[in-house]
Amino acid sequence: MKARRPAARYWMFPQVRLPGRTWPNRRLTAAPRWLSTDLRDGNQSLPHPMSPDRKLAMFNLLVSMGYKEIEVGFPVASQDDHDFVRLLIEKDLIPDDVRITVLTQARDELIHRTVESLEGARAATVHVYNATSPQFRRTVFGMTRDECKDLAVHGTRLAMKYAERLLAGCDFGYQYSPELFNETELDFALEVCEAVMDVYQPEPGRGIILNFPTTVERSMPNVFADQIEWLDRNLSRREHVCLSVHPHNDRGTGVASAELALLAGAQRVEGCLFGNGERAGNVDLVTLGLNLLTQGVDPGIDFSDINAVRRTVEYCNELPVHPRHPYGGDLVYTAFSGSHQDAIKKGLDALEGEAVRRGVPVRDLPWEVPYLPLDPEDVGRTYEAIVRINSQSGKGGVAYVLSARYGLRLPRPLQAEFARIVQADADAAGGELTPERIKDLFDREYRVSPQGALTEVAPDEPVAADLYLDGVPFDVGADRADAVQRVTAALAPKGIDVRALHRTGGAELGRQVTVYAQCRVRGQLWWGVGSGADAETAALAAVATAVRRALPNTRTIVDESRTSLLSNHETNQDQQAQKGEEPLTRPSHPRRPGAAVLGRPARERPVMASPAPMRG
Ligand SMILES: CC(=O)SCCNC(=O)CCNC(=O)[C@H](O)C(C)(C)COP(=O)(O)OP(=O)(O)OC[C@H]1O[C@@H](n2cnc3c(N)ncnc32)[C@H](O)[C@@H]1OP(=O)(O)O
Ligand SMILES: CC(C)C(=O)C(=O)O
Repeated sequence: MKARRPAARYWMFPQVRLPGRTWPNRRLTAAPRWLSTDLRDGNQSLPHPMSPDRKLAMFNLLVSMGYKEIEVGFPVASQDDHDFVRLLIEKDLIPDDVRITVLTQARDELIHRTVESLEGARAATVHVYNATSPQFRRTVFGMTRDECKDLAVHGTRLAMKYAERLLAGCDFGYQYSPELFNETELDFALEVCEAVMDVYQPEPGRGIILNFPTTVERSMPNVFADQIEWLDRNLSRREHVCLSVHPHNDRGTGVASAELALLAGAQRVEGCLFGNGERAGNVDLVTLGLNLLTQGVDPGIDFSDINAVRRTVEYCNELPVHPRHPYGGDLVYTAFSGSHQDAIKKGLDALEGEAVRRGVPVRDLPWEVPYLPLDPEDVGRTYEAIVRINSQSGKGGVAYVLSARYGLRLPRPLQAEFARIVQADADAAGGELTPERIKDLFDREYRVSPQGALTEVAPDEPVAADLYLDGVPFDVGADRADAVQRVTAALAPKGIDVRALHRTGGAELGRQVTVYAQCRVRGQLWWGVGSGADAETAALAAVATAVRRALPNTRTIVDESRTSLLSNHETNQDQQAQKGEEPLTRPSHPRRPGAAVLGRPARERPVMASPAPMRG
């Protein structure tokens, strides 16, 4: 096969000679003026342009978010476009503080009909454009530079004339764009804009918007920034000019182009929500706005319910927003990988600790959480989806899910142990594990089964947790405070050593207390978990579970007169050893999807915990 060298067909975009450029040293400290062109540039790029209902939904969304300049259409493009502008005006749907804009080519009959469509509007801008680049002058229009400039001048004159005639009482604004600005010789773009201004005569209270598009993005953003700084330096009547930019995203750098252009002197940005627009889109107003917010600059736009914004945009455009789309995509606040989850969990724990120490809500603290550039709650997303579990996940993530969703704060060694169980299940299942599945795995592994049921005791009941040991009651007694110690003491001669009891307090589980017990049973460590209305009940259940996990076939553990514990236990261990099984504390063997994780023999009766009898 003959090797093609397509790169040879392209050439490097020329740089701008700009000695002493200043934009690299500047910072963005305030939001620019925003214009949404969703209903124009966005709409004109759709396979199915928006129906009137969809247009109205988009308009209302933009208004509710706080956009004050909205390009509502290209009225001469279609009857629908025209009718929508009329609908907004005639039904008085435009808030007083919102200015609508309409676009037209610099052609006489089109300008007339465009201005006419605005009759009755309170505040409206007519936006005239013509392409100025050498390629367009040559190929599309067959025009000289002067003829091209005259087109802009003539269009401006016509817009002013018709506005004067038709828009009495309207707060009229004028905008001119040299289309393909980025491919136009800078001196010529300036010459055209100066000629337009000579006609429009901007002055105090009568500013003009000069809008500079990267109609097709062709250079790196620094080159565009140079072009904008050059204009900023060279435009006359600068104080009456709103220097606007309209970046597209053909190279995937629309946002960077807009941001660097703002550093370079631009004061206004035109774009679309989630970057809809021709080809690879217009610059994304959501990303731009939230990029500002995450630098501590108020964008002046309400992004507090990003999902609602996304839903409406998807409905209007009939195009999906990518799950990885910055700030708004389904997956952008979600970590699947273990080390990310671990760092996020630690960051969130630290933040919560700090909030408790200072006695303030977390949302009042500076946001400093690894891997999350933005607090999901600031855009109406929940913490719940931050961590999702699959085979790439680790103990931090699993612990986060149990903690965030179920209030279960596992001790570190138990986190590691349980993560291996989850990992094995995820490997076998081959996909994502839901929080419900993880909780189910946890309960099946570490909690007392229903018949063992100290955990079943209703949290509000006054519990007296007598233990039935081979049918003989072990009287915990009225003084529950040392019940665990007495049970512990009774277990010790049987080779069962209660090593650690971790308690997590009831707040996160309502009135329930959860205790994690670690027991050494004949030299091997076992965890059990219990919940109850008080710490003792929970601790007894936890110890019971740990012992039952260690000795699944044991029927009796503390009954001095009828001991079967040790023989059963030994039998069990011997069997494990003979089969070469790993200890059950380290289950690393893959399991079939949906298979019981424990795979233990059915338990005939509880080892030590029993339904606690009510004391009358
Ligand atoms: C970069 C941008 O996004 S700019 C916005 C682009 N948006 C749109 O084009 C959508 C709306 N446009 C339309 O629906 C149509 O173009 C209409 C209805 C406005 C005009 O339609 P028509 O006149 O039938 O056809 P068409 O668009 O092909 O006309 C192109 C003519 O306009 C000329 N033209 C194109 N742009 C401009 C301009 N900005 N100013 C003056 N003349 C222009 C072309 O040179 C061409 O002239 P020719 O007929 O002498 O060759
Ligand atoms: C009309 C202009 C601003 C435009 O949409 C573009 O060049 O992309």
